[in-house]
Amino acid sequence: MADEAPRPSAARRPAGRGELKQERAVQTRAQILRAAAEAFAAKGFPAVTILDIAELTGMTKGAVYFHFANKEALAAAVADEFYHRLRGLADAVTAEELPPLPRVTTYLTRTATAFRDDVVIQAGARLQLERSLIDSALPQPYRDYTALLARWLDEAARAGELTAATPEAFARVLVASLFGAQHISWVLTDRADIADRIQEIIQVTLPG
Ligand SMILES: CCC[C@@H]1OCC(CO)=C1C(=O)O
Repeated sequence: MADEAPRPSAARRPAGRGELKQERAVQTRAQILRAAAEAFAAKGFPAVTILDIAELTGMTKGAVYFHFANKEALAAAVADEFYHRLRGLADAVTAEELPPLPRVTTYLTRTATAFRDDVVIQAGARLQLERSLIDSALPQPYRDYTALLARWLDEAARAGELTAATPEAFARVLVASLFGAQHISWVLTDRADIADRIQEIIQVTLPG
């Protein structure tokens, strides 16, 4: 058999047409998702049309429908990405191996700035407010965020750092405070002062 160049390993082999096509589909879906988040955050679910999203992305309506069956499927996908990003913030804070109370305050602070800076977070919060208008199974709101804070606050309680209330009650108060503060900040300052508001919540509820 004539000497043949060794077959490149998969790691070195240039991407095939199928892989390039798949990568392009992933990128297109992400582009549509971001445009949907921008539209939902700015106009609200009821007012947004698939044409809006096509125009925001420069795609045809058909291209959008290829990835998402309807507007409800888009809302569900944006909501899922919203919770994925909240979990990602929590994972990053956990990786810093902070003591429990600094872990809680760091997570609250980063969540607040994500509300200010991340349109997917802004869209997720608004979609949950509009959930009764969306014929799609959105995740149950507040549950996971509250349970995570309660787990971390329970560590603080077991270390004797939390005496004012039970971890569960404290977690509910913090989630209500953060959710309320980001909503008030959105209405009054388009979330410009959300970071200051969350610092005030932390200073009042978790002093020292
Ligand atoms: C402040 C943490 C709560 C979080 O922020 C907005 C929102 C939307 O419902 C949330 C959720 O569902 O967990």
